[in-house]
Amino acid sequence: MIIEATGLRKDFTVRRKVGRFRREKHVVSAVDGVDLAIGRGEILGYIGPNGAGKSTTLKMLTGVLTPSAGRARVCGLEPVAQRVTLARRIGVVFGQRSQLWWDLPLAESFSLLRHIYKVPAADHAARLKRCTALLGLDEFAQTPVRQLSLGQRMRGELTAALLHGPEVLFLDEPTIGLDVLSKQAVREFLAEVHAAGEATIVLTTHDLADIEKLCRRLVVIDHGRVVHDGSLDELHARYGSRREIVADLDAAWPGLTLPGAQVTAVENDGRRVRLALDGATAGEVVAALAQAVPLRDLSVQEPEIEDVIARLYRRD
Ligand SMILES: Nc1ncnc2c1ncn2[C@@H]1O[C@H](COP(=O)(O)OP(=O)(O)OP(=O)(O)O)[C@@H](O)[C@H]1O
Repeated sequence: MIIEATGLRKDFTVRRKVGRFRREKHVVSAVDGVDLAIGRGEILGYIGPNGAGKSTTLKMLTGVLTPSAGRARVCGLEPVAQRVTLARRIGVVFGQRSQLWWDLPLAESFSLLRHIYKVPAADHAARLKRCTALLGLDEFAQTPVRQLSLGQRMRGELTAALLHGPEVLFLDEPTIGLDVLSKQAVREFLAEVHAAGEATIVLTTHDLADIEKLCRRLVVIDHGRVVHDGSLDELHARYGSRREIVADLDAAWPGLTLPGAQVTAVENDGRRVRLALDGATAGEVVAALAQAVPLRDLSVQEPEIEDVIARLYRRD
């Protein structure tokens, strides 16, 4: 495992105003006993509602915050104690903090990073060439960072995080606030980095398209605890979101019961029926339907990921 955490916790002590003059100490358990085991080459979405503890977890895994309890290992290292060694083996993009020099052209930030990380010139050039091609950096490589748009800056940040050839990439909301094209460019880039097996990728996101297009595995956290760890399909199965068959009929629906499917709606004066798959395959249900009623048209509708995530966050 390239990332391991057991019983990881982070408590913050905050002072809250009580009445007009008094302040009371209050403990917030931002991360409340998280276990994680992430293998080399995985691409994982770490998701959850606002304040769930995502950023705090990433900060502990990257050595920025000391855990209150529990243990973490990234690339076999202890993040806080071995932070400097770890920094050479991971890449980090956190929305609020930039690794770029504000007043310098983007290209100069990249050269400075090469010297800081002591990356061999040939390796640096090869990685930069690839990022330039995939992220279209040429257009703004000579522009000072402070003049870049958010989308351009994010492309620069991703490049900066990858130039030293990290084994793990931690990304906190890499697509937040970006325009549609930049989002797409970032997603395609990450998919490519994943497919090439270059780095293990852990990203937090609120963007459902990021989840759908990128995250083979989802760890869902709520109130500092892991509430789901598995694929998106498993999430659909667990939260009861089912594929639906919509059948248009040449005659009124006779009110049958079909094994492994549930009628969820009858519409259009009985000439359209919706059936949620509940154990049977789409093929089995379609075959049974075709035997029972004259069919005009059929479609299979996939459950919406929005519904699943919303239900999960509401803890239905
Ligand atoms: N430095 C801090 N001091 C006090 N409380 C904090 C601190 N950092 C985070 N918290 C609290 O810890 C909890 C988890 O915060 P965290 O930023 O990890 O959540 P998140 O899942 O990343 O949320 P979001 O999706 O809104 O970014 C929140 O209740 C937050 O207010």
